[in-house]
Amino acid sequence: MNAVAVNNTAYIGLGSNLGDREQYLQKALQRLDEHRLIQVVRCSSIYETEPVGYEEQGSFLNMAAMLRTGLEPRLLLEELLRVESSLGRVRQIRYGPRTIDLDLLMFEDAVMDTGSLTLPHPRMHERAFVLVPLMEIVEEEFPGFSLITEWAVSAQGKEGVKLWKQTNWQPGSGHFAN
Ligand SMILES: Nc1ncnc2c1ncn2[C@@H]1O[C@H](COP(=O)(O)OP(=O)(O)OP(=O)(O)O)[C@@H](O)[C@H]1O
Ligand SMILES: Nc1nc2c(c(=O)[nH]1)N=C(CO)CN2
Repeated sequence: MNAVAVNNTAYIGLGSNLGDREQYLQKALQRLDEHRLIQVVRCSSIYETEPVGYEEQGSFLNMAAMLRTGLEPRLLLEELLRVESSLGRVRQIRYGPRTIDLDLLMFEDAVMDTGSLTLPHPRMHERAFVLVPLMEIVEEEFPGFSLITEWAVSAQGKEGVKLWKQTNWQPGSGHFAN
């Protein structure tokens, strides 16, 4: 059998503020990595962040991950939504509490707005809880690198994002090493 090409780069944002938050982040990455057309290549540290948008809820753990994938953007989003549901995500309050939230931030140099998928993610540029972890892992060669750097500068000084834990993702193993 020919090897499947898994060679587009995408960045995702992960967030959790219900239950065992770290476990939800870890499980989501593991489930994505189990897909034959997705490899989780690199992960940021985990940050504890104050809730933005809807403030009457517990603090989040947020992180970002770099994927290589053979899926096109729409199918990758479907996979993110599938993993969210498999981890008990229920949509109730907009911007409200969730076991796991997976956002597709950027996919190569794709710019699109189809109603069900907008790229780059339309609110990432104003969210320090997205930009701080993303800046840790984005590759300089990535098409969106200079844009992300520009956004991160404008988000500087936004409060409520604290380093919570450094991670040690082992590509191919599906988990963090201790
Ligand atoms: N880049 C994207 N990443 C994730 N979802 C997206 C994207 N663009 C559009 N969507 C759509 O947004 C819908 C709602 O997403 P979700 O419920 O996660 O929103 P939210 O987490 O409450 O708010 P936010 O989108 O601001 O993070 C998804 O079903 C999806 O179709
Ligand atoms: N700190 C923080 N706040 C949020 C988050 C999140 O992941 N972290 N996600 C939201 C909906 O996408 C709304 N508010």
